Amino acid sequence: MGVEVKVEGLTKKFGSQVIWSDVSLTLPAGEISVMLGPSGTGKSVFLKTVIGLLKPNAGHVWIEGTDIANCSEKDLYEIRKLFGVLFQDGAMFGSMDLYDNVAFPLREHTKKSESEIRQVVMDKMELVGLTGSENKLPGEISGGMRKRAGLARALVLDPEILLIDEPDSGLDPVRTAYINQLFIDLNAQIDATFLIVTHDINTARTVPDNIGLLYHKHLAMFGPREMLLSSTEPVVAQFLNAQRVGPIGMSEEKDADELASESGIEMPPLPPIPAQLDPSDGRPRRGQREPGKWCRDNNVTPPRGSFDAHASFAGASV
Ligand SMILES: Nc1ncnc2c1ncn2[C@@H]1O[C@H](COP(=O)(O)OP(=O)(O)OP(=O)(O)O)[C@@H](O)[C@H]1O
Repeated sequence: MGVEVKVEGLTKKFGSQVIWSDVSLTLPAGEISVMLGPSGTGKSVFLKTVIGLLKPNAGHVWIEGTDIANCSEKDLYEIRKLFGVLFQDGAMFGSMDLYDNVAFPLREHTKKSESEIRQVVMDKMELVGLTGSENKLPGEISGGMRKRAGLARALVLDPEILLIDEPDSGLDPVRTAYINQLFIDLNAQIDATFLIVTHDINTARTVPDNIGLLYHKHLAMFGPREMLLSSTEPVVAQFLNAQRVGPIGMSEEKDADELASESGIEMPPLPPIPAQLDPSDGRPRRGQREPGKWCRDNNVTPPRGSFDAHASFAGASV
């Protein structure tokens, strides 16, 4: 389970507005990758391009030998069956209860009988901790429950690739911590390739195997979590440590005056790299690496105190 997604030279424009250009990266099969970036840098557009809902102006998205950026509608329809998507608000049908919402893709895309559907729906509801809430309407439950219901629906067709858009939006830090642990546990269990778009620095620091950062119409960096968390590249260090000092301003890039006013102010030292979340039942994940391995293999000295089980980061969402 879990397939590789290879993005090559991807460019997306709306009219003359370039959203990002020449984005190349590989989402390794079965690993969790997070895409970060300031508001409006095109993270959601990237997600929609990866699943073929938006056509890029140039470039390729290779999945199992098919370039979904340039293939026929028929091939795209087939490849889409590999995907599960969790949209920001859960994208539930308001008039259907959770059971019918979660059952919807099975009724639309499979020939399963109602008793087979029941088995899958109840299984996925249990997986996301919603057993007993099947008959509730989306309007009757909390935002966190709606997201979990959206996740159950994204899972019913056993996806090889799971795309998740801002799972933490509208959630308090405790609910965010629960959903993050759920992603790790799910990844260990289903071994799908995960791409999570988020603003939450704590999520980016503790959940993924790989991190990408979209900034100023390009992909600033993409690579293993430890590579980005130990990077002193100003944009990456500023964003991943939620600092005001650095090239990113209130509205994207700082102008020359703003940057000049910061000359002489040093960026604070990088905080320790926290331990990555482990699956709750100890089951190994494909993308899991020994803490510090990337740094050791690449002769990078991690920030002091890194990988200490108690190292924490007090950063907030940005
Ligand atoms: N269908 C569309 N037509 C025209 N412009 C669009 C369309 N979809 C998105 N955009 C523009 O693309 C840019 C990037 O939007 P996107 O929602 O991907 O940003 P984002 O990084 O996900 O932002 P946020 O973090 O605030 O959710 C925005 O300027 C947006 O207005």
